[in-house]
This record gives sequence, structure tokens and C-alpha cells, in this order.
Amino acid sequence: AGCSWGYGPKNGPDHWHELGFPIAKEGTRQSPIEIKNAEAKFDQNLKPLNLSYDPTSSKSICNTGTTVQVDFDDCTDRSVLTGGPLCGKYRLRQLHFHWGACDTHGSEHVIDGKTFAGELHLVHWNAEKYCEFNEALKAPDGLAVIAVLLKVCEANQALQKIVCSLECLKSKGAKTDFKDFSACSLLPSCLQYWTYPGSLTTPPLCECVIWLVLKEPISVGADQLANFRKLEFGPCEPMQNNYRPPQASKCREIRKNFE
Ligand SMILES: NS(=O)(=O)c1c(F)c(F)c(-n2cc(CC3CCCCC3)nn2)c(F)c1F
Ligand SMILES: [Zn+2]
Repeated sequence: AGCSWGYGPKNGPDHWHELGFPIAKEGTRQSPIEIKNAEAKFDQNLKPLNLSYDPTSSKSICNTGTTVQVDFDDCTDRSVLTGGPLCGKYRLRQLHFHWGACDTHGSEHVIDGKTFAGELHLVHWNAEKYCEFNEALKAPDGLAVIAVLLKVCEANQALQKIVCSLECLKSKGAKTDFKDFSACSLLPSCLQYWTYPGSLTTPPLCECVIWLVLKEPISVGADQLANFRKLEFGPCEPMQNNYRPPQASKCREIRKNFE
């Protein structure tokens, strides 16, 4: 079954196409991409994002072996995203992070040539149109992921609950209860965004994501981010640089809801 994918020199993004995910090379809407603001088209028909998250829907937090992830109860419409370019109601399933070995890089999306220290992804799926998540993965409008860029400056109080739980999540597969977490507390005050059709940024790289990249980053403290790097991919392998670099835009249109 070959070696499983990761972010190392032998199983990282440049190898994913030969590890069972040919779409990595052959896909037409792969993510992330570089966003050039001047080339993004303002679309007045784009609605504001409408988030309604129930803090009691958070369940657990785990080290998946490639990221740290908070899972939510997505069996009913407890935490949903509507509006923006979306048709229908998208249920929040999980949130997770990507980050670098140092504060100069680690984000997946690159904005006008600028990389950020990390990126938060809030993963939603179209529960109005599809019966389950794995079905939504096969549809061009199956998922909606909100991407929030992380910039290193003052510490972020809303992140602290996640940072505090990291010490018991060091090893791959570690998992613990994570109740009453307010996902919307992680969002910046301004929800202006760029949007484009893309994919999961990790295998299986399904081309099922409507991306919503927020223009305003959130802050993260240098020591908060240092705690993320104490997690491990595997024994003695610090979890860092778990990001995919920008992929070919292949003449996709990027729209924005701000001028
Ligand atoms: N970076 S991203 O693009 O925001 C992003 C996502 F949007 C995801 F949905 C996943 N994802 C992966 C699985 C496992 C499934 C395991 C069985 C096969 C399908 C995937 N569940 N969610 C993911 F890993 C990820 F990185
Ligand atoms: Zn992600």
C-alpha cells in the first residue's frame, strides 16, 4: 500500500500524484492558489457570509497525524454557513490548521506574493443537497471552506483554549473532549472574502470545495504558534510545514465581495 502521504521529502506534496492521488497533477481546480487581488473581480451579487454556530456542537480535538482538528456534531443543522456565493446550507464539520517551521511561512493561500505564518480552515459541507459528507466530497459544490490567515503579533485569546489542549495531543491519534468551543470567536471582525472553485488541499484532493478566503487575518502569538510545533506527525517528527504550496490557477476566476 506504499508509504502514506505526508509533508516530508519523500511523501510530501510533490509526491502525492505518485502515492495514489493523480489529481494532484492532472486536476483542473486544485488548491491552494496564489490570490492576486487586482485580478479578482468584484461581484456585487455576492452576499455577505452568514454564520450561525452553536458552541455546544463542538465535540473533540485531535492530532490527526497531519494537523490538529476540532470536530463538530454535523448530524443536524446546529452550526451552519449560508450566504456568500453559496446555494443552500453548509454544516460545520471540523476546523483545523496549517503552519510553518518559522513565522515567515506556513499558510496555504498566498496573497499578492505574501505568505503568512499559518492558516485556519473551517470545513463545511452542503447538507441540504447531499446526504452525507463523503457524498459531498464527490460534488463540485459539496464543501465550503472558510480560510483565515494567521499573522504573528499579539496573542489571540480565542485561540488559547486550543493552545492549552495541545500539550495532551502531542502524538498522532491523540484525542480529547473539546466542549463548548465558539468557532466564530476565531473569526476576524471583517468577513470580506475572495472566493474561487477549488479542492481539498490534502489527499484525496477532491475538487469539491468552494473556497472563501477572508481578507482580514487573525493574530496569533509567537509562543502560541510555537506550541503548535510541539505536536508530532509521528515519533520525534515535529508537526510543522504541514501546508501545500500554491497550485496552477488554470484560468479560474477569483471573485471578491469588496471593492
Ligand atoms: N485543507 S482542507 O482543504 O480544508 C481539508 C478539507 F476541506 C477536508 F475536508 C479534509 N478532510 C479529509 C477528511 C478525511 C476523509 C477520509 C476518507 C476519504 C475522504 C476524506 N475529512 N476531511 C481535509 F483533510 C482537509 F485538509
Ligand atoms: Zn486545511
